Amino acid sequence: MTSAPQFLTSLLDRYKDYNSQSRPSVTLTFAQSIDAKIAGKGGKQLILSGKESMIMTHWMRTMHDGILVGIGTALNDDPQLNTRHLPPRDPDPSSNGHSNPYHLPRPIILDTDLRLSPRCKLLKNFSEGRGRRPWVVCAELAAADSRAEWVDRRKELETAGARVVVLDSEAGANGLLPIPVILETLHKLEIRSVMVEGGAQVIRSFFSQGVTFVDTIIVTVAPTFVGEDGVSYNASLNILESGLFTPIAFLQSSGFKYHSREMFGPDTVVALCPA
Ligand SMILES: NC(=O)C1=CN([C@@H]2O[C@H](COP(=O)(O)OP(=O)(O)OC[C@H]3O[C@@H](n4cnc5c(N)ncnc54)[C@H](O)[C@@H]3O)[C@@H](O)[C@H]2O)C=CC1
Ligand SMILES: Nc1nc(O)c(N)c(N[C@@H]2O[C@H](COP(=O)(O)O)[C@@H](O)[C@H]2O)n1
Repeated sequence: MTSAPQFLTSLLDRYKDYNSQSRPSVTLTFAQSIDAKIAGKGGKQLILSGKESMIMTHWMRTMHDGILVGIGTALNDDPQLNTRHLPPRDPDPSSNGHSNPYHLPRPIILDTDLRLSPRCKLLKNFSEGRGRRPWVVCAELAAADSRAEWVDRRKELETAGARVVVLDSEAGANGLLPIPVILETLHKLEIRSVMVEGGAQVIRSFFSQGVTFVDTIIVTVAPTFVGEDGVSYNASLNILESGLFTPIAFLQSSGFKYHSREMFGPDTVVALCPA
């Protein structure tokens, strides 16, 4: 495959018509088992996607300005969020035979309390010229007793290469940053499309907003069972007999309708759009 699959272009090309929105276009995407688990016991990272659907996901990455994950995922998985599974591109004739890199999305981490490690792969890749500068999104910390520590952590992250984006809003009592403010802020920073890759809490947050802040859902369903100990993005899905169709029905009941599906190797990739 030397260009993005038609399955993706037919879904995401419509974002070009959304220029009048005051928020980026949002694709919520993740990989799950048949029993709707996105990670193993205790949050153990699982490679659920097979080779073909993983390549599809990396094509999807090239089609967005930003790629957003929660700090839970950043700490647990230490992701790279790049396009390394794609085939090398033909050299650009005007570049003296040098390779023609794919568009890399901007890594964006929702990190209320600035817990990201300055030694994470995202910052390492950036400092070695192999990745874009990560943005760490947080809220201004109000409590005076922990402020000095927060300022130190901010300095440490900035020294390591991160851009710390402080929202003009406080985190909720649950420690979560408000999705509307996050999206509005990213839009002001010229992010016109964002791929939200998880994890569980971030997926739940975006779902809880219904169709207001999500334009497309793309779920890779791998033909495997993880079991009840696994991490689910919705607790009510912890019913093994629910099989493949209950998660999709759940998504439909939250305001989305089935759009299309395609097999990538052994995995079924299902797309939903607002009803
Ligand atoms: N199969 C898949 O496609 C994926 C699986 N994962 C898995 O998900 C697990 C991590 O998930 P979680 O622990 O739930 O962490 P998470 O990645 O959802 O991050 C949650 C944290 O982000 C911060 N945050 C700030 N604002 C937020 C908001 N509005 N909404 C949600 N979070 C906000 C909070 O500190 C919160 O505790 C890992 O086991 C990882 O392997 C993660 C991504 C994709
Ligand atoms: N598409 C997909 N399939 C899986 O099986 C996964 N576990 C994930 N996880 C997401 O991808 C991140 C890892 O990215 P890198 O390989 O390091 O570039 C991980 O943190 C999750 O966000 N995705």
